[in-house]
Amino acid sequence: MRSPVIIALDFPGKKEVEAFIEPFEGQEAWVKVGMELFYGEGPQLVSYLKEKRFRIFLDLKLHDIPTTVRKAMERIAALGVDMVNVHAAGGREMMRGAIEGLEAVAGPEKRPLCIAVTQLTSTSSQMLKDELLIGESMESAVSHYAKLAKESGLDGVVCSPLEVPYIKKVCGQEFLTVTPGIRLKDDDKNDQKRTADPAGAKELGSDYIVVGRSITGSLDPLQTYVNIEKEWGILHETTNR
Ligand SMILES: O=c1ccn([C@@H]2O[C@H](COP(=O)(O)O)[C@@H](O)[C@H]2O)c(=O)[nH]1
Repeated sequence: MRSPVIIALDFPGKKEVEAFIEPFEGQEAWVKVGMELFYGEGPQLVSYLKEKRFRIFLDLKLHDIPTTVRKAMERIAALGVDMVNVHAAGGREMMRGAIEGLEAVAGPEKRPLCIAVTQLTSTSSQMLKDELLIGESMESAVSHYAKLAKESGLDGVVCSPLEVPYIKKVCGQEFLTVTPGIRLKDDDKNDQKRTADPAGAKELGSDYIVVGRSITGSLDPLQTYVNIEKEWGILHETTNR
């Protein structure tokens, strides 16, 4: 079974990435390249990780007018990453534009998975109401965005593990749920509001879990990664090809 763990490489530059990924090399593990790393290092960093055979989620959360997103996705598709994302709040036309851009360059069969952020896991129910002026419950708002993403042709969503059961009910079991906000039992939540531990996320039905600081900040990142896989009941696989 493939690992459901996506390691968030939230580092300032390549030097830190090189040191961190060394024990993970040869395992075709999933890694996530976010804004900090991509804006600092650019597309070369993606090429470097591809050479090392990592599977790459490029987490740039595009949110702009449909034409701009479509054209940006054409450039992103050329990088050969495995998963990309947009904000569902950009709406149907923007999400369709994202798929069009990816397919124009990579083709419908080979394009990366494209998922939409529903509500950031750093957003609490209180913030939803008081700051974003969304009068729905978190479950209802997230389910709505998930449905919109599905109707727009996307493959899944980014959400908290807590909302996975609602999303699967509305969008079906095959619709992917990629869930950050993962914390181990004694970890600090930091800025995350809607969290679960790895076993809890599995129980709730997450397809992938995104784990950053709980792995990158641990004393033995590879062992922490293996322990999380164990919590999912899967044996750590080393391909070393
Ligand atoms: O709703 C979202 C969307 C993306 N993220 C990203 O996931 C990681 C989480 O890092 P932790 O250190 O495990 O908190 C980070 O790169 C975020 O940009 C998210 O947390 N929530």
